[in-house]
Amino acid sequence: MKMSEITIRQLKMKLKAPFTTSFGTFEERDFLVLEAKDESGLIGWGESVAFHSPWYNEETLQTNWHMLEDFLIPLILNKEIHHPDEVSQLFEPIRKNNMAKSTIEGAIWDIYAQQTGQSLAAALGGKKDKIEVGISIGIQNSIEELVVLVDGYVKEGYKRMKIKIKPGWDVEVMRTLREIFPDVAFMADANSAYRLEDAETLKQLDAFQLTMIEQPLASDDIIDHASLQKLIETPICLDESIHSLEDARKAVELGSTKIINIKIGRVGGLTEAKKIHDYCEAHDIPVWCGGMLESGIGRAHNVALTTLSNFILPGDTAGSNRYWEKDIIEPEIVVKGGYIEVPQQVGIGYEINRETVNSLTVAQKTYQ
Ligand SMILES: O=C(O)CCC(=O)c1ccccc1C(=O)O
Ligand SMILES: [Mg+2]
Repeated sequence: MKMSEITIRQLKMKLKAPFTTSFGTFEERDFLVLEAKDESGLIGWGESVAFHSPWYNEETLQTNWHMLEDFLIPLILNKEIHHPDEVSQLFEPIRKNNMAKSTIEGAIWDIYAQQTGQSLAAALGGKKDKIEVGISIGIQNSIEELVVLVDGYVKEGYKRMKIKIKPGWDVEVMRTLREIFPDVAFMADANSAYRLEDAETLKQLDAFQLTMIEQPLASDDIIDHASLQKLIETPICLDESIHSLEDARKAVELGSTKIINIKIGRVGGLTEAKKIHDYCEAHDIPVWCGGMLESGIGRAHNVALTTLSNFILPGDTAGSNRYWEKDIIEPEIVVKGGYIEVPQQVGIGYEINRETVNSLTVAQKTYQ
C-alpha cells in the first residue's frame, strides 16, 4: 500500500441529549475524520476520538489536526507500507499524541483489510460474529431521572450499565440502583474524580456487587490505584492511565488494575490495542472496549476490535442511536438484545454516507 492522498474533515454533530461526566458536560461532538486513498484507489476511514477541549486527556481536535498535518501525514504519504503494524513504527519518533496517530492508523487498517479481501475484524484476528454491549450513562440531575434511563436501557437489552460517578453522586446512587435493579450488571466510572484519601467512600461501593470501578484516581496514576485495590473488593479497571502495552504491563504487575478498558485512540491505534489485548489474555486480565462518543466510523473500528477473544466483558459501543439522530455510516450500528452483529463485508464493513458527512463538515483539507 502507498497512500497517495489524505483528507481531514472536521465534523460537528449535535448530541441527542447532554452527556455529563465528572470532568464536564458534552452538548455537541466536534471530531475529525480522516479519509486515506492508496495508489490503487482503495479508500480507508479513520476517526480521531480527541475532544474539542483537553478534558479527558491532553489532546484536542486542534492538536490532532496539527500533529497530522505537520508530522504524521508527511511520515505516511507515498511510503510503501506492507502491513498496518508498520505505521506505529513509522510514528515512533513522535512522542505521545496517540489519538492523532490512531486516526491515520485506523484508515490504513481499513485499506489493508480491503486489499486482503477480509473484514477489519478478520484482519485483526477476531472470530466473533456478534459482540455483547453495555452502555455508559452520564451524571443526571436526580436519581429519579437516572432510574428512568436505566430502566429504558435494561428494556433495550444492554448487557451492563456503566454509571458515571463523582463525589456526592456515588454511594446513594448505586445503593438506589441496586435496590431497584437487583440483577442488573452495574459498574461505575469516576473519570479520576477521587483521591486515595477517599478510600472509605469507595469502599462503601463494595456492598453493591459492581463488576468494576473504572479509573477512580488520578488520570496519570498507577501507584495509588494499587494501594486502593488492597483496600476495596470491587475490581479496579484502568482507562485514562493506560496508553501502551508497557503501561498495561506495569499496572498489572503492580496490582493497580484487574481489568483494562482498551480505547483504540488512547493507546495510539489498533496495533497497540491488539498487543495490550494479547498481553492481558496471557495474564488472565479481562478487557473490554471503551467508547468516546464516536461517530459510526469510530464505532465500526470498536466493533471490529471487540471480536478478539479476550474482550470478555461488554463494551461501551452502544448503537448509533445512543447519541445521534442520524449517523454518518450505512447501515447504522444497531443493538438487538444487547448484541451488535459484526459486519462480514471487507474493511470496516459499513458505507460512509458522503452526503451526511458533507452536511456536517465545518472544515476540510486534502494532502498529497
Ligand atoms: O458512550 C461512550 O462512547 C462512552 C462514554 C464514556 O464513558 C466516556 C465518554 C467521554 C469521555 C470518557 C468516557 C469514559 O469512558 O471514561
Ligand atoms: Mg472511562
